[in-house]
This record gives sequence, structure tokens and C-alpha cells, in this order.
Amino acid sequence: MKRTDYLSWDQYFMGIALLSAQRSKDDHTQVGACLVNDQNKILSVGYNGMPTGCNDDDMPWERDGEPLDTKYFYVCHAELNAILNYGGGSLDGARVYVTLFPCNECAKAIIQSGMKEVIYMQDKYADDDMTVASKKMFDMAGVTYRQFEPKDQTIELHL
Ligand SMILES: Nc1ccn([C@H]2C[C@H](O)[C@@H](COP(=O)(O)O)O2)c(=O)n1
Ligand SMILES: [Zn+2]
Repeated sequence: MKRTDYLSWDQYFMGIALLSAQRSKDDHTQVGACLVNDQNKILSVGYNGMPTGCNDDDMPWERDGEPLDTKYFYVCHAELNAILNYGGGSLDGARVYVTLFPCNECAKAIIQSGMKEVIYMQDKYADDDMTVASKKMFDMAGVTYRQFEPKDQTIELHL
């Protein structure tokens, strides 16, 4: 008999984004992203982390303090990492599953790389200017966005 409780495509790709987020060393916000083409093939994944060669243990992870002593100047966002991790050429028409709504910098990278849809989970910075700017750019550029609709399905991973 055919299984009925299998994952939908959205659950599958958001699940991969959530799992990728678990690689992040950021103790406040872990973000994961999964890029998918129109044939539901995974093109790339990423999570927020320090640039290659910048030792996680030597970099700041603080949110507050002198700007140079916080993570914000250094950390590479999940979406940007996923885009840069893709070695296969064009991302035209692809969609991105991301656990947090893209910031304005990632929104620019998403638009410029030709992606057409953003599926996000959280939007906890919706009132911040950077998110307002992201949505303004997506609207103008014809990039659609929608919130992932959880079906309350639990997956346990014993690792
Ligand atoms: N769409 C996003 C938004 C944020 N990030 C990263 C950047 C930081 O590591 C963290 C946000 O830190 P917070 O200000 O919440 O302490 O999330 C990302 O990768 N993608
Ligand atoms: Zn970003």
C-alpha cells in the first residue's frame, strides 16, 4: 500500500533548510537555506557562519557592543552561502527555502541571481527596515514570497 504520511516537497526542502541551520555556531539565531530548481532538484544549501578561513573560535558571536566586536560585520548569511556554494551556473527561476525571511543584502543577491520564489519560515524581523526593504525589492523585481505552512508533522532524528 502507498504511504500517505510522506513529506510534501515544501516539507522536504524546509526540513533540509532546518537541518542545515543546525550547523550554525550562532547561539542566538540559526538560519538554513536550500535552493531548488523547477524540477524539485536541490541545487545548494547553506547556513549562517563565518567566512572560510575565519576561525569560528576567534570571531565574535556577540550581538551587542562595539560594532567590530559583534558578529554582524563578519557573519555570512545562510542564503548568500547557499548562492555562493552553488557551482552549477545559473539559478534562473530557482526558489529558495529559508528558515528566516531574507535581509536586504540577501534579497539583492536572490534577485540578481535570477531566483523567483522565496519560501520562508520565520519573519521575526518583519518590522525592521531591512525586511521592509527586502519586501519592497522583491515586489518590484517580481520575486514572490510566501510563508511555509507547517502541518505539525514531527520528524525525529536520532544521530
Ligand atoms: N535571512 C537571514 C537573516 C539573518 N541571518 C543570520 C545573521 C546572523 O548570524 C543571524 C541573525 O542574528 P540576530 O540578530 O538574530 O542575533 O542570522 C541569516 O543567515 N539570514
Ligand atoms: Zn541576509
